Amino acid sequence: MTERVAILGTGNMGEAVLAGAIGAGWSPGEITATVRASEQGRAHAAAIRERHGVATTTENVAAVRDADLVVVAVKPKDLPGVLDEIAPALAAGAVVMSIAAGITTSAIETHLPAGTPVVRAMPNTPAQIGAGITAVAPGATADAPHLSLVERFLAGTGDVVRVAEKDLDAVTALSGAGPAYVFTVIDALAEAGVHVGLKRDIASRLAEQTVLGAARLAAESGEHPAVLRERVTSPAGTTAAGLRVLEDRAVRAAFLAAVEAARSRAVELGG
Ligand SMILES: NC(=O)C1=CN([C@@H]2O[C@H](COP(=O)(O)OP(=O)(O)OC[C@H]3O[C@@H](n4cnc5c(N)ncnc54)[C@H](OP(=O)(O)O)[C@@H]3O)[C@@H](O)[C@H]2O)C=CC1
Ligand SMILES: O=C(O)[C@@H]1CCC=N1
Repeated sequence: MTERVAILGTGNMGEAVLAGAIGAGWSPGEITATVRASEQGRAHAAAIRERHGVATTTENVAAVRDADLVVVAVKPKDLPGVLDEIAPALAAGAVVMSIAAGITTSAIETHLPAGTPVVRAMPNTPAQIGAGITAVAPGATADAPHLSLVERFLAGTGDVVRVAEKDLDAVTALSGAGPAYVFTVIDALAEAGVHVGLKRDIASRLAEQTVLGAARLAAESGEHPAVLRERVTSPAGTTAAGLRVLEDRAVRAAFLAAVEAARSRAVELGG
């Protein structure tokens, strides 16, 4: 059976999820992507069609009429309006998946016909190249087949984990926002390399591959990151000198505070 998907609001994250799904073999002919009805939105729609071969429209209502899965990927502030707009047009049995930070499934359900299965998901932008991680949590009336449809759609975007909905704000703060923390680290490392005399292109390549390689080693070796760190750190060596500075500048505490602040903001966005 062919399942049809509507992606409402094809911005940064909507397009990343779209690219991941198509990269994994989901047919462009099964997907409709919507954009804001504005001059800028129409130009963006042409770019989406060009890049991914999917149908695009500014009409959310038309896009959802025959959709089995409706992926709502607008900003949290725009979510209630879009849900109210599409509610009367949803096909019977359609699953609504929201990726909005903070907004609970129960809040979403109040805008939809009673019994509409809702799944909340928190992806991240590496979804675009199939290297993301998404956490999913079902709403009150979403059951196994609904979760399974969502997971099949997300499979091409990378790893998918199920969590309790109460944990989704913490997930948002860690892996949803996390790529931004890591891009900051890559940028800072590359710039530091330039400061100690490396050419910029070499410094960027060293920084990127170091983060990629360290992440793969942590994921694939089965070793705790602390053990892997010890293996880099020779007694009284260069790494120990560098780590000493990170400890003096409270970098670990800064990550803790950053994730706590992001989680608090997710809670605020949920109102
Ligand atoms: N960016 C990320 O890394 C992540 C984001 N998220 C969540 O994803 C959602 C989208 O975020 P992000 O992609 O960054 O935001 P973007 O602003 O890039 O994308 C949202 C898109 O939706 C469009 N839009 C707004 N209203 C409508 C409408 N009524 N009909 C059709 N399209 C509409 C916007 O157009 P316009 O610009 O004209 O308003 C924009 O193109 C948010 O809820 C966020 O919390 C979740 C995980 C990670
Ligand atoms: O910044 C945000 O609110 C969104 C959610 C997670 C990543 N970007």
